[in-house]
Amino acid sequence: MWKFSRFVSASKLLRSRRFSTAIPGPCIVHKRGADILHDPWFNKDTGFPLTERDRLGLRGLLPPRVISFEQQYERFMDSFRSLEKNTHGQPEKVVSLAKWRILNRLHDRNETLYYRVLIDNIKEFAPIIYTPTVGLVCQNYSGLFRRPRGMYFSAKDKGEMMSMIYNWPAHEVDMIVLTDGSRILGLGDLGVQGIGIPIGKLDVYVAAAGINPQRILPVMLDVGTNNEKLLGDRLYLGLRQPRLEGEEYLSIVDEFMEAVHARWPKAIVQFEDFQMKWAFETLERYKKRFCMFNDDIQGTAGVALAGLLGSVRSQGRPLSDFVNQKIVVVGAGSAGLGVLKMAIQAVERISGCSESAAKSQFFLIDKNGLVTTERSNLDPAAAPFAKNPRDIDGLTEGASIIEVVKKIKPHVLLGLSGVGGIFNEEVLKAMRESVSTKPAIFAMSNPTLNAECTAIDAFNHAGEHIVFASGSPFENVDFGNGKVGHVNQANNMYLFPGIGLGTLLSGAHLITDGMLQAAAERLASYMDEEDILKGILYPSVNSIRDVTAEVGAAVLRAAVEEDLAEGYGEVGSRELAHMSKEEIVEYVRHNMWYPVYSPLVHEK
Ligand SMILES: NC(=O)C1=CN([C@@H]2O[C@H](COP(=O)(O)OP(=O)(O)OC[C@H]3O[C@@H](n4cnc5c(N)ncnc54)[C@H](O)[C@@H]3O)[C@@H](O)[C@H]2O)C=CC1
Ligand SMILES: CC(=O)C(=O)O
Ligand SMILES: [Mg+2]
Repeated sequence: MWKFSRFVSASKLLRSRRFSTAIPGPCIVHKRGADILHDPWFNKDTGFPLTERDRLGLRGLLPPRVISFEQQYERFMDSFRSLEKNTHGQPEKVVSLAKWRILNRLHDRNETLYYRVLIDNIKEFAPIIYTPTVGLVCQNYSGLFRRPRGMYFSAKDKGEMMSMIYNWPAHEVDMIVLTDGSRILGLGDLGVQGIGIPIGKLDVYVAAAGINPQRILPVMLDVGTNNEKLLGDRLYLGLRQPRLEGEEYLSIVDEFMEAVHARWPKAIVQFEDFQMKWAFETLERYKKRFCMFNDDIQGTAGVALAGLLGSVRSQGRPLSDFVNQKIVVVGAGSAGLGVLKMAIQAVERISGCSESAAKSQFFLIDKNGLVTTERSNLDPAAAPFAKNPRDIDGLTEGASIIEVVKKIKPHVLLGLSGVGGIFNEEVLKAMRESVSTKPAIFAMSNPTLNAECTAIDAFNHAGEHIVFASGSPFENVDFGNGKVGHVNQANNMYLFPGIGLGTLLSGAHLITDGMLQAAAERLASYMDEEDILKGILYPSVNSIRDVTAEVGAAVLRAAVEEDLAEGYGEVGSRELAHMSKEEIVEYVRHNMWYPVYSPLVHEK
């Protein structure tokens, strides 16, 4: 048996920078002159100190004055604030795109400064680089395109991917976000333009999890598009052909996954915004072969579960009461079904009841209404959640949302339908009759216009006592009586960065249900009783690094418990196994990359 004393003590390990896998030490750049200025990773703009200007051939290529990082930061924020002032009163889309452009230009020019402003202002900038603005950017991507970011593998590259993967300039890649653009947020098939989503998700990885931006890779798998508008658009940048289907489609994804695995066997691949059939099929196909997960199915499920558990606590009830909560899920797609599966498993675990008893309190609605066993052509993925008409108290196959809500009077109404406004006034007013003392309304679809209802409508129609969460951010609602309705953001951004980081640092070669469950449970326990009772179910986006450290540590611990942790860098499986809970959190935190200008030449 190995004893702890035979190893470097964990706290010593944490103090030693040698074990920091993410924070780069002084590095020597192999480029010179203008090549450095044009490389956003090394570029410091006017911040290059005189020694570096001398030794890297930068003298004369920059104005003479050296500006500090802090001054550069302030200058950027000043430009951002004046842009806000100058665009005041203009249509929201114009303002959002202008803000995205100014951030994107900084991203293209100086990554260190970009990520620092992003980290420090994450609550303000997340809606620009992520939902909702990222949706607008994807819709307009072909027109907005100036420079490529990430990699593009298309159906025309079949047979070439194993060599193409070596075109990526970085030697190491830790985190890949992959999409085929077939279901971008609630906006449908956007073809190659969906690349904005992997880019936005990876920005969140850097900001929240401190994944080193030199080791991330956004990927678009372009297998065509069925979006007629894009196919007819002469400026569309993707393949102008209908989407590949069946084996032809899978052979492209297989080839990509094998190429990635060959070059970076430990890289984690996050599948994002695949249409439902491929989301489920690829997850089943790869989860035992590659280190991958599907964020829309698995990340969303964990975030929703944390919210559902929070809504039980917000009523002042113990978690064991979860089994008695009536929950209506609207949307039987990759997200809705993922939530149902995980929530039902949690009910079984918490209450010890059977699967069928756990299922009895959940009601699933799709575009054809309440899903029952009487449905002709019942989707096999939804079948396990279909109600037997005998058990639904007079409701029938295909019952509408309003019929179900009036009859069931649910504790929770949760939307993952992608359809804006379907929680209309009538539905929200019906939630006043909920059996819960604090009915919960989760309008989780993105972007903002696709949310099932707005925050204002939810509080106005369903009552000030509700708990509200949305996938995209809304402002808190001022009731005008000194009270405020708190808006939670129920978005998988609270989990995927921690799932990725925890898996990476564990060195596990698979992501298991146990690791995902640990992530969800940690998020669920993050909020204290006082906040929960006020209807605050999720932490502020401002604390996303802290949340991610805790979630990442929970994932890492689960990997250790399942004997999957092989270690990362110089920290091996045995060191990990001997770290205490607190040391693991510290280890995860310590490995988060933080943007500072690194010296580009050795001090003499
Ligand atoms: N907040 C978050 O973290 C996340 C939000 N989402 C959002 O969830 C939405 C759905 O995503 P997926 O499940 O992947 O899509 P999907 O396309 O797989 O499923 C959509 C489902 O909604 C149903 N639906 C469509 N119209 C409906 C209507 N009028 N009434 C009731 N049901 C209707 C469809 O029948 C289908 O079952 C998207 O808007 C996406 O942005 C997805 C993942 C995470
Ligand atoms: C948040 C997210 O992953 C989605 O809306 O698809
Ligand atoms: Mg998604």
